[in-house]
This record gives sequence, C-alpha cells and structure tokens, in this order.
Amino acid sequence: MTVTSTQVRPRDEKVASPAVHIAGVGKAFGNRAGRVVALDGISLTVQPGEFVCLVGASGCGKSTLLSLVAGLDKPTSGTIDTGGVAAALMFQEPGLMPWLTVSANVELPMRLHGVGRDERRARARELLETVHLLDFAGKRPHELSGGMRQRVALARVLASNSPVLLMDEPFGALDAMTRDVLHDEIERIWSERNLTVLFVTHNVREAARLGDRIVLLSSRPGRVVEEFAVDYSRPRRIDSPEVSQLAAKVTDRLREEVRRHGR
Ligand SMILES: Nc1ncnc2c1ncn2[C@@H]1O[C@H](COP(=O)(O)OP(=O)(O)OP(=O)(O)O)[C@@H](O)[C@H]1O
Repeated sequence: MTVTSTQVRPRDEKVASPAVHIAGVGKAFGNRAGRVVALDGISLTVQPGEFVCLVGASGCGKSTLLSLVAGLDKPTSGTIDTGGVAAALMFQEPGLMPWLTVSANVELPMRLHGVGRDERRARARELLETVHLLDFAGKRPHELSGGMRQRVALARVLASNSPVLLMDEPFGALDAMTRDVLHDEIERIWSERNLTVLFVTHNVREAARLGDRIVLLSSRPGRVVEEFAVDYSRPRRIDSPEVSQLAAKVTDRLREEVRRHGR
C-alpha cells in the first residue's frame, strides 16, 4: 500500500501479536424454548494499529460481537483475546449526561476511576483540543450540534486511554457532510494515537473510506463470509473512484448474502 499523507503513519509495519484475536466465537441468546443464535464460529484477528470495518445485514450480530470484545457479555463458545487490554466502546448515540458540561462529560470516566481533579481537567482540555471542541468546554450537550455531540463522545471514549477502540455505527445518525468531516477526524486520531479500531457500519462506502480491511458477516447467525483488503492510499475521499468501486463490490456480495437468507 502506498501512503501519500504525511499525517498518516505507514500501515505496513510488521507486528508480533494481534490486538484482538477472536477464535471460533459463537453466541446464542435465550433458552431452548426461544433460542436465537446470533453468532456462529467467528474467527477474526485484528493487528495492532489496524482499522477493520465490520459490515453485514441488519441483525447479523455485529453489535453482539463488539459487546463480546468489550467484555460486556461472554461468548457461548470460542475465545476472545485482547491481550489483557480493556477495549473502549463508542455507540451511535453519544449518551452524554445533559446536566453536565462538555468538559465534565469527558472527565466522567476519569472521575469514576479516581483520577484527581487537576489531572482530569488538564486531560479533558487536551482531549477536547484533539476533537476541536476546546471552545465549547463549558457548554451543555443541548447547545451542541449532533456532530459536535459525537465529538464529545469520542473525546470521552479516548479518555479511557485504551489502545483498542470499538465503534458501533458511531456516525450512523449524522448527515453526510458532518460524517465526512468526522471520517477525517477519526482517521487522524487513529493515526496519531496508534489506535486499533474495530468499526461497525451499515454504510459500505464508509467502510471502504476508512478501513484497512472490510470484514463481511453473513446474515444471522453471523459468520465471516469474506474479507476485502483496502489497498489504495490514504488520505481518501468517500466519492473517489477507488472507494466507489470497492463499495460496489462489497455491496454486491452483501446483496447475494441477504438474498440467500431471505433477510
Ligand atoms: N440480549 C439479547 N437477547 C436476545 N436476542 C438478542 C440479544 N441481543 C441481540 N439479540 C439478537 O441477536 C441478533 C443479532 O443482534 P445484533 O444487534 O448484534 O445485530 P446487528 O448486526 O448489530 O444489527 P443491526 O445491524 O440491526 O444493528 C438479533 O437477532 C438480535 O435480535
């Protein structure tokens, strides 16, 4: 892969151990009377510093997989190894506390972990600067746009300092232009902070714009049906011919999968 941006570090460094190793993972909900098999035999390795996008039909188990990697739930079978690292999780809804200022929202996880006030404040300032919201530190969430609220949520998730970021359709509720700007932002932050990202999206173009690799899951129960290497250079544009071509290829494969399962 050729890297043309000076902002983005080379992605071809060889690394020893994976950041996330998912081996033969299955997940079923309910009991015998009403059992839903959400995932079946998922194996996936994400290398440190890799940006992997997960796409698949609605209900195929993408969110379930992220919650298992985050340790919020346990797999029914198989193993998930994050090398002892607690992965940070970000959702489509920013989930900010409306009564707290932007800065206090970012400080919240640090407060819960007993970080002292001065350190919290300093760290929140640095993180708000990272997401270009320092001037809004004293505002309340309702005074911000949807895109700004998601930036606050991003700053808050970065406050955990985890090198592994799990993102569940983080930009799904935003308009196309705001999403486009946030694609640049997340790419910059990922690169600067050397993060490993597992990113769930319904938007195949978004996956082709952001990912080093796209992993396509089958309809329920979710299984890995195909992986697509994204081998064109960064920075990228969502409307570039390369992104469009790969998105079309992934969409065709996804359609085939949905048609085969009738959902
Ligand atoms: N706690 C639960 N109890 C029972 N069934 C569940 C539970 N969580 C998820 N499921 C079921 O597991 C399947 C996978 O759900 P999941 O939310 O992971 O899919 P998804 O791919 O993220 O969906 P979407 O793309 O629509 O967000 C669905 O059929 C869902 O109804």
